[in-house]
Parts: sequence; C-alpha cells; structure tokens
Amino acid sequence: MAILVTGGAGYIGSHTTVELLATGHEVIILDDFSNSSPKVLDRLKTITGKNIAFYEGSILNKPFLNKIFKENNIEAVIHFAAFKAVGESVKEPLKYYHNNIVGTISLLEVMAENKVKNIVFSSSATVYGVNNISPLTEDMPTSATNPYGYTKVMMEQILNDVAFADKEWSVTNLRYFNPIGAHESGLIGEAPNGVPNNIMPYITQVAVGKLQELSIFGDDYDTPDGTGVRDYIHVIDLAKGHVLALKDNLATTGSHVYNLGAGQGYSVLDLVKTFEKENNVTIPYTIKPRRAGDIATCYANSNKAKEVLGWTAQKTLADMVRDSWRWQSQNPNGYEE
Ligand SMILES: NC(=O)c1ccc[n+]([C@@H]2O[C@H](COP(=O)([O-])OP(=O)(O)OC[C@H]3O[C@@H](n4cnc5c(N)ncnc54)[C@H](O)[C@@H]3O)[C@@H](O)[C@H]2O)c1
Ligand SMILES: O=c1ccn([C@@H]2O[C@H](COP(=O)(O)OP(=O)(O)O[C@H]3O[C@H](CO)[C@H](O)[C@H](O)[C@H]3O)[C@@H](O)[C@H]2O)c(=O)[nH]1
Repeated sequence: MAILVTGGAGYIGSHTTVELLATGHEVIILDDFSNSSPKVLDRLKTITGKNIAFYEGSILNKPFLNKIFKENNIEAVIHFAAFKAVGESVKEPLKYYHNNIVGTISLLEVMAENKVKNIVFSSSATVYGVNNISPLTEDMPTSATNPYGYTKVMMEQILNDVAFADKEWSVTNLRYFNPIGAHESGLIGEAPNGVPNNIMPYITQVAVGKLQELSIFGDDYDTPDGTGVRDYIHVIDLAKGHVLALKDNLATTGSHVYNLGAGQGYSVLDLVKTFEKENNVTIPYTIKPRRAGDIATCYANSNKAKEVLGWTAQKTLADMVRDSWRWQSQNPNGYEE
C-alpha cells in the first residue's frame, strides 16, 4: 500500500517523503512543478537510495488523478499541493481559490470514487487569524485576513464536512507554525521563486550575497525586543509529525486537528542573532515599518499533538539556522544551476 503525496516536490513535501520512506512507507509523488524543480527527485533518490514513483500533473486534472489511483494501491493521501504566497493571493485571489479549493475538491472527489478515504492536510497557523492570544489551541475560533488564509479555513471546513457526512473518512488537519531548516545533507531545502516573502529564506539570501540587507518589519510590537515573535519549527520535525499523524489517521475515522509548532516563540532579532552566531556570518538589517497584516506574537500550544500523536519538536533554533544555512550555502541558487 502506498501513500500519495501531492506537492511532494515542494519544500515540506520533499522532507516528508524522506521521513515516510525512512519509516517503511511506499511513496508516490504527484506534482506539477508550479513551485518546485524536477531536480528534487534526483536529490531525494540520493538521500534515500530509493526510486520514488512520480507523476507530473495537476490535482485539478481529474482523469490524471483517476489514472494514478487506478494504477496504484493507495492507502492514504498527504495533501501539500497548493499555492502559498500571502501577498500574491491578495493580488490574484481567483488563482488561489481555484488551485487550492477547486484542486482539493477535485482530489477529494477522485479519492471518494476510488474508495480512498484517508487524508492528511497541510493547514496553517494562519487560520487562527488576528484575534486569538498565543499560545494557540486547536479549539480556538478560526478566521483569515487574506485569500490564502481563507483557502485554509475553507479547506479545513470542507474536509470536516466530508468526514461528518461519510463516517468512513478520516481527515487530519495539521496546522503548521513557521517551518524553517532543511535536511541535514544540504541536498533539499526551501527554494522560493523570486524575492522571498518569508524571513528565513530572506536571511539566507542576504548571507549568501544575493540580497543586500534584511528589512525587519517593525520594532515597536508589544514583545520583549519589539520585533515579531513566531514559533519556528524545523522542517524535519514537521515531517516526522506527518508520519505520526498518518499513523493516527489510518487507525481512526472522523476529523482531527493538530497544531505542529515547537511551542516556543522567538523574535525576529532572536532569529537573526542565532543565525549570525551559529554560522559566523553577519546579517545587515534595517528596521522598517510594520508589514500589513502581521501580528505581534504567534506560537502554538502543541500539547494535543504530544498527547495523542506522541509528537514533540526535537530540534533547536540553532539546529534550524545551521541547516538552513548549509542548504543555501551549498545551493546559492536553490535548484537552479
Ligand atoms: N511553508 C510554510 O511556511 C507553510 C506554512 C503553513 C502551511 N503551509 C502549507 O503546506 C503546504 C506545502 O508548503 P510548502 O512550503 O512545501 O510549499 P511548496 O510551494 O514548496 O510546495 C507545494 C508544492 O505543490 C505543488 N503544486 C501546487 N499546486 C499544484 C497543483 N495544482 N497540482 C500539483 N502540484 C501542485 C508545487 O509545485 C509545489 O511543489 C502548502 O499547502 C502550504 O500552504 C506551508
Ligand atoms: O523580510 C522579512 C520577512 C518577515 N519578517 C518578520 O518575520 C516574522 C515571520 O514572517 P514570515 O513571513 O516568515 O512568516 P509569517 O508568520 O508572517 O507567516 C507564515 O506563517 C504563517 C503561519 O503562522 C502562515 O502560514 C503564513 O502563510 C506564512 O507565510 C514576522 O514577524 C515578519 O514581520 C521580517 O521582519 N522581514
């Protein structure tokens, strides 16, 4: 029995593939490379020593999806495939609603037709919106401030409704906090197109000389040093969380939701200082005005994942910044030559 990993060539999907293979799962990757490179597949083979079945195409294409389900014995789906850039989603909302929501519905319809009713879904801490106070717990009300966030809120709702209507389904919504870091080999990592939106790839691109300096968005928040506080989680810990969530998903029915965060908040300055110290590089920065839509503090209460899944984040902030830097310094242009 195999696990279908949609978006498996992407940042989190590729690391999760490594952990799935390491724990004895068979993996099939589906990706349209809209935000990733085919080179990931060679790197995954080097890391795992295994040939991984791969299908190139979109989750929007139902005949293509059907073919995958007919050709393989699929036990469950881990669903990463989506667009994820918040700013772009504000400018091109239909692109986001179409790919993320229509794509997920297309996938769910084909899964149901093929009687595969186990799915683990990439949700986000963004569904906690701006009004909940950290540490965030799974029972808090959800909301969003941009189309990307709304796609996550809606997809959680769609999955919960599907599991409510048909008791054979098992759906698991995983709310990721701020994934950073990379596989310790330095062979796979985060490779955003264009100028990065997120802090870690921005820092590593400054460190490698591709960008001049970091802009820190605000130093007047109500936080210990005035800069934004987030719950950074090593992508390998996150990947291990998927393996445990999958095990739980396969053993149960109904809908489940778990925070995957380290449960510890660090400020932007904590992150920059730790990066500089661990990697012995300097990150020039200037303080800029707050970024629209940002909140002061966001971190998880991850007790539920600990108690039910037996999952806790193991890696430290120092591990995260070292691994991010190893990836970027060995691959200054990501997967490009
Ligand atoms: N990285 C984060 O900070 C973060 C935080 C919370 C949630 N998430 C969610 O986790 C998931 C994975 O994120 P990531 O950081 O690995 O992003 P990513 O862009 O690196 O990976 C997503 C992959 O999906 C593929 N894809 C997109 N649309 C597709 C389609 N229609 N058909 C087939 N493939 C398609 C892309 O080519 C890419 O390889 C996403 O759903 C994202 O919204 C990410
Ligand atoms: O160039 C930058 C980029 C970010 N920041 C700051 O760094 C922190 C982290 O910002 P990111 O953009 O890396 O991450 P966010 O927490 O804003 O958002 C990310 O994590 C969220 C979950 O918590 C959602 O999933 C969202 O989609 C995803 O982009 C924030 O305080 C932000 O203001 C900067 O100072 N400079």
